[in-house]
Amino acid sequence: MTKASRAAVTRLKLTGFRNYAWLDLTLDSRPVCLFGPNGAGKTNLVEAVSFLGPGRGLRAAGSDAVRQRSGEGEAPVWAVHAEAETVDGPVTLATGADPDNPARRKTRLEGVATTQTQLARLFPMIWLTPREDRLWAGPRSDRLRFFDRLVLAGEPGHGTQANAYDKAMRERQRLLERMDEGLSVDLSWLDALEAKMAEAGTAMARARLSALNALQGEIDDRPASAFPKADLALSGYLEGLLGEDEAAAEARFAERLKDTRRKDGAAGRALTGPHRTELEARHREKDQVAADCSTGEQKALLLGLALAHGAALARERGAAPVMIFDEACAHLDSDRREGLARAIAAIGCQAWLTGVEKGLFEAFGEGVQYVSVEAGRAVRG
Ligand SMILES: Nc1ncnc2c1ncn2[C@@H]1O[C@H](COP(=O)(O)OP(=O)(O)OP(=O)(O)O)[C@@H](O)[C@H]1O
Repeated sequence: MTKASRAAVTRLKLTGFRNYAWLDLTLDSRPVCLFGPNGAGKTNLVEAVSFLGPGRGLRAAGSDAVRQRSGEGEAPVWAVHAEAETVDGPVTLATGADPDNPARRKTRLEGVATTQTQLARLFPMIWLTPREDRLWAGPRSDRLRFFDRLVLAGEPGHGTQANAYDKAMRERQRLLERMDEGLSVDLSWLDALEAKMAEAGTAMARARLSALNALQGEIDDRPASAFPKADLALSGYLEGLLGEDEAAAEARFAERLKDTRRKDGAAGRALTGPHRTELEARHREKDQVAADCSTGEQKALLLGLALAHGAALARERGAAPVMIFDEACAHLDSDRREGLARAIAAIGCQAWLTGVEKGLFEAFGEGVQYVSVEAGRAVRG
């Protein structure tokens, strides 16, 4: 098998997905520019692509939400099927409603059930959508979720650690609430859950810090471009402890969890831990926190960050991630549109871009493939 230098979709088939009754699109591994009127189905199409990577896709939608609803009722099943190039060579990926439980999604690699970690390794993905426009000024948890997705694209095990941490945290909280109500709980089980949180949490913090260092290094080394440079920092209890010995940090976190049982039980949530970490960003040239920058500057910072991460991953992993930029071009001036086209070409990734008019992608020239989208139909052109 020939190893691909980029993860790419070479054929995409949809059945009963959002406003697509059926679609069969053959592509090559170059960037894909989707154009068509509002409501045509461009975002739905890139959402289908995002379902091929790890996680819940770019709208975090459940299986029921994406099943096609039409005048004639609901399609009984939905599916996204792809032929793809990956670091392991060509593969088939398929995801869709589990026939035994349509509210759940099932993903298969070469026809066999696969794991999130495997998907993250084979099909790393970065996306930016209009939902991220207010990321810097919005809730802390959205920034952390965004950053964790970046980490996952470079460290496939990050999602598994995060899930293990969340599961142990939820279970611990249940026990703490029982304690708070004066009910008896198994204290050795509580110790074990806190040990799991400390172990998974430390691994999460380590993965985040190493991703942050790689990303900041890439940003620092990049020549000046149309996108401003960001100075990034992670501020969190465990990330702060990791300057020390890792085992010591894990033990201290476990100790801290034990000490804060009563407080956490009363608060209804764990008050300390990697779920509370903050991603901080400053606009370097303006020496200003990202949240205080203009809307356009905030978006440009985010694009610069995504592009730097894509470039770092392509180099480190030997294959560029799939990069989705939903409605990015419409809000960029022509310099930045050219800068985006140049950066995507330099990363060598299969980027997916959407816009209402083909003209928005002029800067991309001949190096991309065009797909026209209209009323749930998409054709090359
Ligand atoms: N489950 C579903 N079944 C059928 N149609 C759906 C479903 N979910 C969304 N749609 C339809 O898909 C259309 C929206 O498509 P999409 O969000 O991809 O638009 P778009 O091409 O990105 O447009 P815009 O430029 O406005 O963002 C809407 O008409 C919406 O009603």
